[in-house]
Amino acid sequence: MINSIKFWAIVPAAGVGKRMQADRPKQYLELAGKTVIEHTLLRLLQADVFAAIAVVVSEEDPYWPDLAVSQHQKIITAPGGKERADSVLSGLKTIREQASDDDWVLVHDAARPCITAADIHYLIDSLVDDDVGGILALASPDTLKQVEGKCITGTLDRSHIWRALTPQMFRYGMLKTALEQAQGNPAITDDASALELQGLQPKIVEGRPDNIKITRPEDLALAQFYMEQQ
Ligand SMILES: Nc1ccn([C@@H]2O[C@H](COP(=O)(O)OP(=O)(O)OP(=O)(O)O)[C@@H](O)[C@H]2O)c(=O)n1
Ligand SMILES: C[C@](O)(CO)[C@H](O)COP(=O)(O)O
Repeated sequence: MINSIKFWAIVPAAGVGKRMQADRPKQYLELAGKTVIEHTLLRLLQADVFAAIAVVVSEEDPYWPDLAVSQHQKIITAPGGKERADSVLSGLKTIREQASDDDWVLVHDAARPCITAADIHYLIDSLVDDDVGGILALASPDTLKQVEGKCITGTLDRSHIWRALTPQMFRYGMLKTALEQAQGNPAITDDASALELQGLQPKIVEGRPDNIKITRPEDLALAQFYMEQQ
């Protein structure tokens, strides 16, 4: 039988970038000659696995239509939501006519421009036979403290704590149901947490430390450094 399962990418890009404190959302800041989001999308396109990439942007976004990549034949634009989870759900709804429930969706932050095609293939190869799916994640290089106010109340066992990265890879149907049922829950800061609320246990796949999220001003220089090393 021909395997008709497809891979889709959803790129939430409708955040305002409060912590970056720049004159525009951080995905439109310049990094090594392109905007952050152009790097991200060119890398997803380079992976050459996606049926389409749904980029979720704010409806008042003046920057997105000016980027040539917004017209790429594999790119579909979807309207942003209040929180990241709402934006991801909007991206899923935009591809609902073409996607089937068993198709895989990789959700990747627009703000993670150092993702590599190799990372994407490694995640897919690691999870394609899994029932639930999972995420790229990183172990902590530091000792982790539990704190109340400014007082340390404990030291966590690092073998049980991983940092969540993206892409996060789930079946279309499971992810859509999980995000719909989690709507309005502020604890849903990534896609895996919506599936966890359903009682599921997404897997972790070890990612790379250079797959950083541009969050604060100093992250741009760090991303540039990582890109030069890649
Ligand atoms: N309503 C939202 C909020 C966030 N995002 C996207 O989700 C990704 C990760 O979120 P984060 O780093 O928190 O981005 P911002 O919300 O823009 O940042 P901040 O929290 O500093 O405002 C980003 O690519 C961001 O554009 C989104 O699509 N829709
Ligand atoms: C999805 C994410 O990038 C995983 O680390 C993260 O949860 C985004 O949200 P935040 O605003 O940086 O908490």
